[in-house]
Amino acid sequence: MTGPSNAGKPRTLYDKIWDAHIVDTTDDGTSILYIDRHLVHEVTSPQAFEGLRMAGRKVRRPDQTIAVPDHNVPTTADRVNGIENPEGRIQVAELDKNAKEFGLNYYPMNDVRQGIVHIVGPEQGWTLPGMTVVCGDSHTATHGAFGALAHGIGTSEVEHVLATQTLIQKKSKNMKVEITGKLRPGVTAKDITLSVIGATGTAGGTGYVIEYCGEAIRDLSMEGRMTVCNMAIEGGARAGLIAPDEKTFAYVNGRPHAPKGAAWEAALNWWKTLYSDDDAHWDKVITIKGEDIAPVVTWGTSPEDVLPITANVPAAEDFTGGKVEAARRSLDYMGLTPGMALTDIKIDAVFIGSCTNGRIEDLRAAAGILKGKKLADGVRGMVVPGSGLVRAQAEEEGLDKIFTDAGFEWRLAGCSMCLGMNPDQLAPGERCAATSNRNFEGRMGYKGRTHLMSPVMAAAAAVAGHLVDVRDVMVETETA
Ligand SMILES: CC(C)[C@H](C(=O)O)[C@@H](O)C(=O)O
Ligand code: SF4
Repeated sequence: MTGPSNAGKPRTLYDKIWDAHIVDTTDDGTSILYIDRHLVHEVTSPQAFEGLRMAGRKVRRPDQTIAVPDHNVPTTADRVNGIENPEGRIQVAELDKNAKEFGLNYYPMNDVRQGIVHIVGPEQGWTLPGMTVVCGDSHTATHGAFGALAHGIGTSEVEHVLATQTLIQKKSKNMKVEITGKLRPGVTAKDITLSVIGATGTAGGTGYVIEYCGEAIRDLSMEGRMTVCNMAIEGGARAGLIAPDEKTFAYVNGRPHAPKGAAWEAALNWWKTLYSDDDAHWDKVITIKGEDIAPVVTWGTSPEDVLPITANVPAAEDFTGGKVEAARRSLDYMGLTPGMALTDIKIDAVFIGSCTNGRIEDLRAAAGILKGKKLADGVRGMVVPGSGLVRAQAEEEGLDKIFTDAGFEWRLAGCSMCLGMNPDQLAPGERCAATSNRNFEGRMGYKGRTHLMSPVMAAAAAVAGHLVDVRDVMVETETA
C-alpha cells in the first residue's frame, strides 16, 4: 500500500483532497478512495440495493448515506398518486423501501426537506469542504462549489460505495479555469459556466478536474458557485471545484449536519488549508475576462451551442469538421433559420428550476425581473423550487405571489421539466426558455425544444414572449 506521498510538494486543491482520501494505490496508479458522503436518488439506486441484498451485504455507512426522491416526483399536490409512469412509481417505492430497510438518512416526498438531491445535500450540511461526495448522478459536480471532490458514479459503483464506502478511481488531470475581474450587470454564474463550455466545447474538460478561480468566481455567492460547478460535467470534466473561503464557511455554519463546537474548529483548520498552492502544476489553463462575458443563450441541442444574446443564429457552414453536421441537425431540430436574431426566437414556455438554478437566489433574481409584470400572451410558465425549504423561504419572502401574479405556476420541489421523467413536460414542438443544464433533443418532452439561460434571462423572455437581452429590460426598469 502507498499512502499520500506528496506532502511538501506544491499541490492543487484536487491533489490535496485526493491525497487525503487514498486508502490504497496499485502500481498502475489506480486508487481506492474513501468516500465521505454518498447521495442516492430513486433512478440509479434500485439495482444497486438489489445487488447488495442478493450478496447478503449491508450498507457500510448508512449514517453517511443520504436518500431523496427527485426525478420522478410530480410537482403538483398529489405527489404519490401523481406518478404516471409505472417505472417511476416502482423507483420511488424502491427508494422508500431501501432507505427504511438500510436505515439511511431519508427525505421522503412528504418531508419539507425533500428536493433535488444536489440542492438538499448542501442545504442540510451534508456537503462540506474537503470531502469526497458521490452520487449516481452526473450533476454531483454541483457540490464541488464547497471545495469538495464531487462527481457522478454509475449504478455498479453505487453498489460498491454502498457496500464499502470506497470507490476505485484513476486520478484525473488538473485544469484551471480562471475568470478574472468583474462581471458586467445582467451577467450571472450561469453565463460564466455556459460561456466556459462555449469556449472549451463539451469535451474540453474530458480527463480533467476543473478548479474555477479568479475574482469573478470569488465574488459569486455559494448559490452562484453551485451553478458554475453544476455544469462542469457538461464541459466533459470529471468534477468542478472552487476553493472554500469565508463565504463557504458562513454558508455551512449551523446547517443540520455541519460539525459543531470543537469539531467545527478542527474542521475549519483543515478547510483553511484547502487551496491550490502558488506553484502547483496545471495540465491545462483557461483564462476568461469577466467583463467579456455577456448574457448568453443556447441555440442548439448541445450546451456548447451557446452565444451572446446579441448574436444571430449561426449557419452550419460557420462550423468545421463533425460540428457542421451536428449544427445542421441542431438547427433543424430547433426549427431555426440561420441569420435570424436570437432575440427574434419566440417561446411557448418558461421553466425556472433544476439543480442548476433552483435555489433561493435564483428565484429572487427571476422574481426581481417579474415583479409587477405578466407572462406574455400564449406563454406558459412554471417555477419549481429546488427543495421544499427553498419553496418555504420563497413563500416567506412573498416570491410565490410575484410568480403567480405574473401567471406562473408555483410548484412543489423536484427535477420537474429539466428531465421529462415526471408529468412536467413540453408538448411536441414547444419551445422553452429554461434555467436547467441540458438542451438535448426531447429531454424536456418528446420533440420539445430547449434554450438554456440564466434565471433573469428566462424571466425577461417570459415577459417579452421571445428571447431577449435582460440588460434592455434592466434599463427599462431603471428608467421607468
Ligand atoms: C437520471 C440521472 C442518472 C441523470 C444524470 O446522471 O444526470 C439526470 O439527473 C440528468 O440530469 O440527466
Ligand atoms: S434537476 Fe435536472 S440535471 Fe439536476 S439532477 Fe434533476 S434531472 Fe438531473
